[in-house]
Amino acid sequence: MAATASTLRPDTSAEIPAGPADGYKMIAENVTVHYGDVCAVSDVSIKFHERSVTALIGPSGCGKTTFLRCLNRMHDMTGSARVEGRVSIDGTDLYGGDVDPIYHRRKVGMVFQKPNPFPTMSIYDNAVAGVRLNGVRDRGILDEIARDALEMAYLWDEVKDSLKRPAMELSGGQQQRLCIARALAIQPEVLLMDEPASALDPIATQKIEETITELKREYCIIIITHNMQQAVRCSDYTGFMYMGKLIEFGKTGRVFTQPRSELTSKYVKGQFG
Ligand SMILES: Nc1ncnc2c1ncn2[C@@H]1O[C@H](COP(=O)(O)OP(=O)(O)OP(=O)(O)O)[C@@H](O)[C@H]1O
Repeated sequence: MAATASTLRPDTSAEIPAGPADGYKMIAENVTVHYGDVCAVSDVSIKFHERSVTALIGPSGCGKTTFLRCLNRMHDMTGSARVEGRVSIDGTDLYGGDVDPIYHRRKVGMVFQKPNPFPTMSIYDNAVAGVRLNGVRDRGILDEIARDALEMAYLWDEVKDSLKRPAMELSGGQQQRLCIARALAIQPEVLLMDEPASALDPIATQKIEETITELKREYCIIIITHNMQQAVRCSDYTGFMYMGKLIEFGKTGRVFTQPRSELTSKYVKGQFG
């Protein structure tokens, strides 16, 4: 579906509840991933709520990124991983035989650890890159989409007078918000974020966290973070992974204050990781 500007901006006049919402947007069931003989993710099942932020935490190498990449079929593109299980979005199996992976990948935007704007493009061209790829050519529509996406990523005020500037001239934090705008411009329904603030300074990190908090009014967001305070500040639900397994999942406040597993308790207290 081609993007149009009119539906991009959240309708703040509507009664959109902030926080955990009214159902599940995405469901992962018994997801297992192998790289060759190595099992990187083992039998992970999580239900992701609409209009909420879910944090995935766990020590390095526990399988967080591998699992996240299953949620938009990104492993298809590298071919190095074997994925089993079921991932559905609005009830449609992402891995179903009759599903167009490109169409569904558009529903699931991704923001990576390091800001990765297209290096030869301007700020404007980065913001609308995905929309152009989807066939939108009308300048008026592109302008509107660029503005909406940049506003939603809380970058508009800083760049509105210099949209033709090279994206690489932005600061790291601004580049990351541009990448968020680029992901939002194609109107995803789920936003995956793999340590989106790990390369940023505290002020830029704060802006990203504020952006995430605003975006959850409209999106299902799944974020990987090594920063426990960030998980507490930003997320409604937390899943703790260890050695490829989901050890614990629940409301963030509960997972951090009354963890059910000894492993979770030790991890969130910083006793290993
Ligand atoms: N392309 C790959 N080929 C082979 N093994 C891989 C590949 N990618 C990841 N792995 C292995 O899978 C396991 C899980 O890695 P993954 O990157 O998912 O962990 P992670 O929890 O995201 O780690 P980090 O927090 O350090 O980013 C690790 O043992 C890793 O070495």
